[in-house]
Amino acid sequence: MAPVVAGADATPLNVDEFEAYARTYLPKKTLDYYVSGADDMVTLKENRAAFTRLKLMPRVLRDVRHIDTATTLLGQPVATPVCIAPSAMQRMAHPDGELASSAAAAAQKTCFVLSTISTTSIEDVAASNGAGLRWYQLYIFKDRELTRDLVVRAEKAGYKALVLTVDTPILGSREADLRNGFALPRHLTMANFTGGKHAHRVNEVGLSQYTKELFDLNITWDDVAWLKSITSLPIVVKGVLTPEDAVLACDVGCQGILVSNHGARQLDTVPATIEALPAIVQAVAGRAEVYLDGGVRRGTDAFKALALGARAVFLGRPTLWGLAHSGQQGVEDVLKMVTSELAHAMMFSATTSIAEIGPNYVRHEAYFRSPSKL
Ligand SMILES: Cc1cc2nc3c(=O)[nH]c(=O)nc-3n(C[C@H](O)[C@H](O)[C@H](O)COP(=O)(O)O)c2cc1C
Ligand SMILES: CC(C)CC(=O)C(=O)O
Repeated sequence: MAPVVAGADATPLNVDEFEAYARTYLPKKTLDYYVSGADDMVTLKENRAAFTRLKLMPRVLRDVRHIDTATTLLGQPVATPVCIAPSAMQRMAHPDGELASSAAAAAQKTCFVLSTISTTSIEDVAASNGAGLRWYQLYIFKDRELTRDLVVRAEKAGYKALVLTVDTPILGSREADLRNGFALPRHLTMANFTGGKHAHRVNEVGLSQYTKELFDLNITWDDVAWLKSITSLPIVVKGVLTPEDAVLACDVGCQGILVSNHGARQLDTVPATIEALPAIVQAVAGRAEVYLDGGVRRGTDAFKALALGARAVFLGRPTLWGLAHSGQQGVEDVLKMVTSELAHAMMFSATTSIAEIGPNYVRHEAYFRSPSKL
């Protein structure tokens, strides 16, 4: 019998099949920008492999008729802890870009994080996201007035938190992009900066040069304090990988910590986020909410992150693959798939609410080799 394989027009059944579709469909420069990690992409592989090294430890014989994936993020209700991470320049994946992904998040009652480097403006995304939960991802520019202006716009447009990305003083070295001379295609704009002095530069000089020119190398915890002084929005710090920095983030008053290695696109050979998570959760000790992104492709990955103390997980590339496949519908399908896989993992593990998913439900594979030593 012929093997069953998903062809280009088969409906994807999982995130990997969405990715396979995107790989055949997207122009090479766009695909390379989306898929790449930094340098040798060691961490890119690790983000996936580390999930595989964790084994689930399901309980049985409890009532699993009602599985509830609902939770809250900084006090705001969501139907699922599977959310959308900020990713730049989404109109390269589909003409509707960020409008489609933010509308998909609203339809699935989850959180959408808009990138500063978006191809749709803060205000237009707010309109398409409507009553949905939206957060705004911020890069601090050398030009602090420009930065302040972005914060004010996000506040006015109903974003409920600022996600401050702290792992990007410069752009990581993604070698395919260097080879391709990757830049934002000319028909698209950096929608938050049109008309101003920075308009269109990224089409001309490419991302790496753009970040070199505009991002500030001198960003410290004092700038987080400055940010707090100019906004009443809660601040989530994105890109923390050590317990030491997690504690500093709490000390300066951040309400959320997103454990992230930027999808392995910045410093290569840092640990997988799922391996960095437990020490951070322990150090934070409930002073802030802790979230995770990086390599989440299945509901079982989400379950493992929740078990180890994450309050929610954020998908980066998977929603880009959904977007490339079929716009808003594709993004919704990705969110639904991973959420439904999470609900299955909960049912199989006899955990009916998010709060019940604790550390007893996972064990590192090393345990099974020498249980007595662990
Ligand atoms: C194409 C692409 C663009 C990204 N752009 C941003 C960005 O503008 N700001 C940011 O904080 N993170 C950005 N990220 C990182 C994501 O927010 C997230 O940390 C990462 O993609 C999660 O890993 P995953 O792709 O394995 O799910 C980007 C990631 C990708 C793949
Ligand atoms: C302009 C960039 C910093 C966008 C980004 O975060 C990325 O490409 O990973």
